[in-house]
Amino acid sequence: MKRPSRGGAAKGGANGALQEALVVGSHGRHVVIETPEGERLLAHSRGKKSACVVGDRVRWAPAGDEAVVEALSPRRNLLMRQDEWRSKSFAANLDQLLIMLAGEPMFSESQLNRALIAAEDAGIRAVLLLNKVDLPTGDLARERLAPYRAMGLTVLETSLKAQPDAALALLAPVLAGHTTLVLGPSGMGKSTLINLMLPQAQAQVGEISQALNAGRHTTTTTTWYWLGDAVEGQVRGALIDSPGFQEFGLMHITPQRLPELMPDLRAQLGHCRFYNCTHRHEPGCGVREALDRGEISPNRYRLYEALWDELEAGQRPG
Ligand SMILES: Nc1nc2c(ncn2[C@@H]2O[C@H](COP(=O)(O)OP(=O)(O)OP(=O)(O)O)[C@@H](O)[C@H]2O)c(=O)[nH]1
Ligand SMILES: [Zn+2]
Repeated sequence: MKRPSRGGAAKGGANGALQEALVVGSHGRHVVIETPEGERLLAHSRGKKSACVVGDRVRWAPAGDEAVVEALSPRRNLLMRQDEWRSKSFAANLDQLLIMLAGEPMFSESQLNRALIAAEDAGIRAVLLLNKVDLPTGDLARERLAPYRAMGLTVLETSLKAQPDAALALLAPVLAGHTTLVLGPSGMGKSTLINLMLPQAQAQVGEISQALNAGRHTTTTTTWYWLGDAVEGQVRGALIDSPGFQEFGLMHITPQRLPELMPDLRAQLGHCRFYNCTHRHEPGCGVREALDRGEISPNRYRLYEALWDELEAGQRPG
């Protein structure tokens, strides 16, 4: 971790121009930025408006011992979650989301659904990774994922621990050249994945978390890892490791939008008697008819109902 040098300031500073950088680590208002030369600096943003997240492109200026983020480039997308109290951003400018699942401990379909809805809302493609298929519980997990396959989602299968070479061969082309946010509840194998894909991960993360957590008793940071080496003329892939999958609030989404964000429900829209059908109890509902025909899985429909109630309650004043 370097401090902003006078030389660095002079490079862009002669005519007052700001320098560019990528946000590679964040904790609250503190971020670690990386310059195009690969230099990493501790920085803070100038207040709420310029609050930045991992994956953001920023322009900055030196300020004493630290760097100050002065401007934020427009974002291609932003993955966020929001509970009753506040919203939190995972990361920005993503190519895809990799959601880690396993049969042991059994993944939560509600959590999976929430992550998928947030990704859909943000316009980010999601890929599912079912890990630990070497365990007998893998079969049950695979069955539970059938509706998701039917929705057109890619479900990759690995045994990161038992067959790391096969996992590496499967995942390397999926991740190469892309910025991928890895989400996974505890125990699904996220650390195993990061260590497999990034043998040098500890070195990359060391200085980021050190800088951000110095004096703070926390490890809740989002971290950017470069995949492989930089090659001239090629887009370099990256993995972003982010905590916070556990409490995935969707309060930023209105219940009326849910059917559009759930592809299996979306496929049935346009056949309801009422234009403002909630697909809950109205007669002549195309979604519920599809449910009766077995074209929407009962589990998925239950998730929809539960989420509707939750989001509607969140909207009520008081
Ligand atoms: N059987 C089996 N076990 C695995 C596999 N991948 C990971 N594990 C084990 O599952 C446990 C959890 O793996 P981690 O990589 O630590 O999972 P994590 O998602 O990072 O979990 P946290 O550290 O709690 O966030 C460890 O004991 C791993 O050894 C696999 O493919 N098969
Ligand atoms: Zn309906």
